[in-house]
Amino acid sequence: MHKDAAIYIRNANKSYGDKVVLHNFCMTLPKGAIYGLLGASGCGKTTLLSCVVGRRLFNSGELWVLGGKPGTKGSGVPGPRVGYMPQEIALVGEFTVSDAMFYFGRLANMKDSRIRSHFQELKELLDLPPDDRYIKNCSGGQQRRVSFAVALIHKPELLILDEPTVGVDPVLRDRIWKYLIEITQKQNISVIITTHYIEETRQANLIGLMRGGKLLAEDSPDRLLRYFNTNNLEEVFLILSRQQETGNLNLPEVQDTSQFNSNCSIDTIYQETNASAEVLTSPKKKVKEEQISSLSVNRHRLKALMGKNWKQFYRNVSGWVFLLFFPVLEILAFLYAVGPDIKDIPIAVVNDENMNICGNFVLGESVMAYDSGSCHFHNLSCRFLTYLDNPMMKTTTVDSLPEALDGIRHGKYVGALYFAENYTSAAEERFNAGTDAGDDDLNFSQIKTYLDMSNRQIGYTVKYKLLDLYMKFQKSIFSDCDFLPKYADLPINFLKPVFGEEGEHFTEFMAPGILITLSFFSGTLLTSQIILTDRLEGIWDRSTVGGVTSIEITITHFILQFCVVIIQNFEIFLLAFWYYGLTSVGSFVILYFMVILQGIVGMACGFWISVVSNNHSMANIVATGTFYPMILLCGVLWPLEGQPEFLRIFSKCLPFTIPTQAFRNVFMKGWGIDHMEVINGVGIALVWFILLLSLSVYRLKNTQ
Ligand SMILES: Nc1ncnc2c1ncn2[C@@H]1O[C@H](COP(=O)(O)OP(=O)(O)OP(=O)(O)O)[C@@H](O)[C@H]1O
Repeated sequence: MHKDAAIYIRNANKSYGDKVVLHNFCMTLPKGAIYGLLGASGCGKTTLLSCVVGRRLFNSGELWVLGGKPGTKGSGVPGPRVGYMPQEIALVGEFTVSDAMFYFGRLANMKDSRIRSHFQELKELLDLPPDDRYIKNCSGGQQRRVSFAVALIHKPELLILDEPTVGVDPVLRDRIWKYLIEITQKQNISVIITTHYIEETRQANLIGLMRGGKLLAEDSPDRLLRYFNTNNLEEVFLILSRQQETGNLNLPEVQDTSQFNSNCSIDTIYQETNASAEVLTSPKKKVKEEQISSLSVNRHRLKALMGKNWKQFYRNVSGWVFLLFFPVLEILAFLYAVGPDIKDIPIAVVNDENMNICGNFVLGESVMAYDSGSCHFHNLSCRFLTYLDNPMMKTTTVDSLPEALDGIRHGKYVGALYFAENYTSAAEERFNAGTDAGDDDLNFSQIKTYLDMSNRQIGYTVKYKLLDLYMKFQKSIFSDCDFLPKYADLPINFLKPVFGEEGEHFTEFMAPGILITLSFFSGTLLTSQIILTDRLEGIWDRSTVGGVTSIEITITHFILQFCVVIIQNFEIFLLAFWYYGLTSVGSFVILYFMVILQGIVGMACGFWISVVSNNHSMANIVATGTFYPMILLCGVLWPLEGQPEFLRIFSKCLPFTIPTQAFRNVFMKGWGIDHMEVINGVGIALVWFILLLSLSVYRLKNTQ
């Protein structure tokens, strides 16, 4: 029996977590018949249909579709034997009407000429919009008709229609029903249709009335009407629902084995299909069918998918403009905002030694060394202040120290320098007397400096700069006094660095982290958005019912996105190295390879995000929630050496911590791909790629 039926279900159960949706569910759709499945919203119709087409699995129970078990090799389900129109439109908005037909026709391996002729038939029947009209520009009703036509384009043996007539004009609805009757009678096509319009199912050969995950009755509309002595199917449903509530279902007698008592229990199945019930109830004896591998790849499906992805991409102009300009904006923002010398830091100067004439101070005129071997100066404070005349600092003379400090407190100044009234004489004494200098001289010869260290970067930059300037100032004094200027140096000498350059900009330090994370993030963003859109709009599901495997979807998405990652990183490299002039001592080929690899890991991360997220907001939260901590921990913002030991180990395992270090080592030290640290960087990226991809595939398999 089950081999002869188009759909044969016995004692099926399906739950989502604790929520039971289908309970001991049974139904039979004979070949060449129309089956109207009726039930209130939420009773489990869509769930049932998604199990029938192999998108979901029953938790237990028996299911035969077109004589085979969905998902097994040779069953043809999912695949071209089935035409599926889901409840949502499930069409690519960037497709034209004609693209939609060709895409699904090609998935079913039809020749273009055959697709064209079927399309012509359907156009007339369904009054479809013009061929070149974009789906996104069609009205809701037009989109439903196109969606219906797509399900029919390859003339499947079994047509599964989830509410196809919603929002459709009554005349057209009538035409659709007539067409369904014609194809079932003439071409032996079987149809299962769910609808909210109960009365329209009078034209079906069988109807199934569903409530609370159970089938209340399954019979021909005429027999049910006669039995309940009414001419209204709504009323039949009402009576049966009331009877179900009281636990007292009273149904017409079963005519033959294909029409069974809707109180389908394990006993009735035993009588009817003994062998299969045994298989069902004793899992040990379960026959192992060869499942369709989710890894199988087919050339014509790959071609159709590539075409779809490409059209989806290039017709979404704002999308690709954003994708191409986003990295440009990001890298320019980085290059011009992170690392260049800090300028115009406001510094208050309180000079009790010489408040008035410093403004006109000219080096040489006011400095008098009165005999050789000994030094005597005027206005040394003014002489020091000439050193502050550089782009980093903008000095303002202030009358008193309290006023300067008040200015710092109110954010007017970042620092204040104070010279005592007898600064020069104290400084002279300090230089001349050396270790014999008294406390007062030591004290008054100090330039008292007050800094706002709340901005650590600026505070330390000013501090470092002042020390540097003071050394220069002191050297010049020593030189004037015929002392060896070297005496002014600290007795520690920083020679030419082994790697990098003295005074290397912060940009060079940050660049590896920025390039690596940018590539990762672009990959994540692109993949998660595109795949999630496909999933949420039902295109993924619908393509899968057409026989497309997960690996085919993954491969085709990755090919296109890989090209985008290549272009994005090319732009970034061009801007950073050619336009801005960052210089690398290592190989560009290795650097480029590393950022591309990071982009691929980002794509895998985007894939994972798209399969764990139920909507775009959740995807954004997951992306930000994972990306932000990774940035904080990867050593781009602050060296890993500052982290506690346990955290450092964790941070090193993240996707772009070691790769960033490896990139920096190639960039600044010129290490090659054979260096262990560079190998580690590549290795970690590969491990993450495999891990994220496996998690995504595992998740996909386990959400059925
Ligand atoms: N992925 C899911 N996870 C958890 N619960 C789900 C999921 N899909 C559906 N459900 C729940 O299962 C029940 C049946 O849903 P289903 O979509 O199959 O109903 P339906 O009869 O098709 O409803 P409608 O006519 O409104 O489409 C609903 O309560 C729904 O909230």
